[in-house]
Parts: sequence; structure tokens; C-alpha cells
Amino acid sequence: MPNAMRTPPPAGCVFRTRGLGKSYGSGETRVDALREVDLDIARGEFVVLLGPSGSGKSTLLNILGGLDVPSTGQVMFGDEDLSRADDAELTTYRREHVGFVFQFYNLIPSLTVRENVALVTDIVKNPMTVDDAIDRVGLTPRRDHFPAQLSGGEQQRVAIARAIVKRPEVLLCDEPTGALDYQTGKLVLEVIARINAELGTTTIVITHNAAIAGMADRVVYLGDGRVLRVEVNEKKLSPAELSW
Ligand SMILES: Nc1ncnc2c1ncn2[C@@H]1O[C@H](COP(=O)(O)OP(=O)(O)OP(=O)(O)O)[C@@H](O)[C@H]1O
Repeated sequence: MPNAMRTPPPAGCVFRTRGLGKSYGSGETRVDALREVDLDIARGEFVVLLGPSGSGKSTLLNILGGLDVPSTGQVMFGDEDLSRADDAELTTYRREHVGFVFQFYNLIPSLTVRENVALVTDIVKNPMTVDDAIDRVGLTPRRDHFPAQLSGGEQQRVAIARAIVKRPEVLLCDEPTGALDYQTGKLVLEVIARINAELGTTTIVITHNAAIAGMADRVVYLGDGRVLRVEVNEKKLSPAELSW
């Protein structure tokens, strides 16, 4: 039992990282993308990750999502040690627990909205219905359309439906509004905030846009691979109240 000597995080803690580090390359080309990151994320929290380009945001999100593994330190998902998981265990972890939303939607062009979302329900244990997921992102009237018939914001909402249909414990979003205009971006953020509130899905959103920090429970500022500071929002704003 490789985990037996390790102290599991307290109940209510979804993620716990300790001394987390990630390096790419070696020698003169070595890049320390993450250094000594200690972070706890509670169940149901809405966390925004802010920081300049290259500060390590995607690297951290990818490690939390089991898409990448750390070079040093530990990352726990509940009492599961992701830093010691092999490829097969990480695949199972991602499939059962993680919903991903990226800047680009990665929909299958030849499938309708319903069919794109239904792809996921075949491979998970306890999905919600496809129609429920589509309803939660406000796309019921568009469910038989193809991606090319949808706006960028609508396509992103399909991507969110696809991410949440499996009822993931965590929803990890990397620049979800990066390709969208102001109003459309706000609409997508409203959908993400609603999923977090209604389903209690622990949500982590990467953004370059500091204004989005207002809708988080906590804001984690990264710089040069380190956590520079963590701020708690006493009063969370709705996306409609944000302006930039
Ligand atoms: N596969 C890789 N190989 C080599 N270096 C990498 C790799 N992935 C990331 N890096 C480097 O690690 C550092 C952190 O990258 P990361 O993508 O995590 O930053 P970020 O804050 O998400 O940046 P951005 O906001 O531009 O997406 C950068 O210096 C980047 O060049």
C-alpha cells in the first residue's frame, strides 16, 4: 500500500498539493513550471487561477486533472494519491471524476449537440440524461443542431454540457472564455457558476482576466510557478456584475 504512510486530507478537501513541482527539460533548457505549490481546495469551491502567461496555471490544472504528473511533491484527490498513479489509474480518475473545458471546444463537427454530449454517457457510471445536461446550459432549443450551426458561445456551452453530463466531482476550465467576446463570455461564465451552485461541482477556472476573479470563492495568484497569494472573496459577484 504505497499510500499507507501518507496522511489523507481532511474530509471536505477535494485536492491537496504539497511541495508540488513540475520541471520540463533538463540542463540549460530546464523550465520549472511549478515550484513548491501547497494548495488545498475544498469540496464545492469555485476557485479562479490568475497569473501572467507562463506562470504555471495550465501545468497546475493539468496535474490536478490527471493529464500530467508532477516531478516532485504530492497531489491528493481525496485520499487518492495522483502523484503515484500510473497511466491506467489516471485514465480512470479522469473518466470518473473530472470534467474539462478548454478555450477551444473540440466538438465533433459531424455530430449534433445531443450526439456530442451522448458520446460521454456511454463510458461513465452514473451520468445525468443528455437532455438534462443540455438543459442546464440553456441549449434545449438547439439540441439537434450541428456545431457549425452554433455561435462560439453556444459551442462552448455544448462543451460544458459534455463535461458535466457525467456528474464530475470537479470541473476544470482552462481559459473557457478566451475565444469569446465580452457578452458571450459572461453568458458562459454564468453557466459555469450555475453548475457550481446547483450541482456543487468543485470548479477551477484559469483566466488572464482579473475581473473574473470577482465571481470566485477564492483567487489563487500564480507567478513564476509559485503561489504568490490566495485571496478570499467575502462577497462573490455574479458574472453579470463583473465588468472589464
Ligand atoms: N510540455 C512542455 N514542455 C516544455 N515546457 C513547458 C511545457 N508545458 C509548459 N511549459 C513551460 O512551463 C511554463 C508554465 O507553462 P503553463 O502553460 O503552465 O503557463 P500558463 O500560466 O498556463 O501560461 P498561459 O497563460 O500562457 O497559458 C512555461 O514557461 C512553459 O513554457
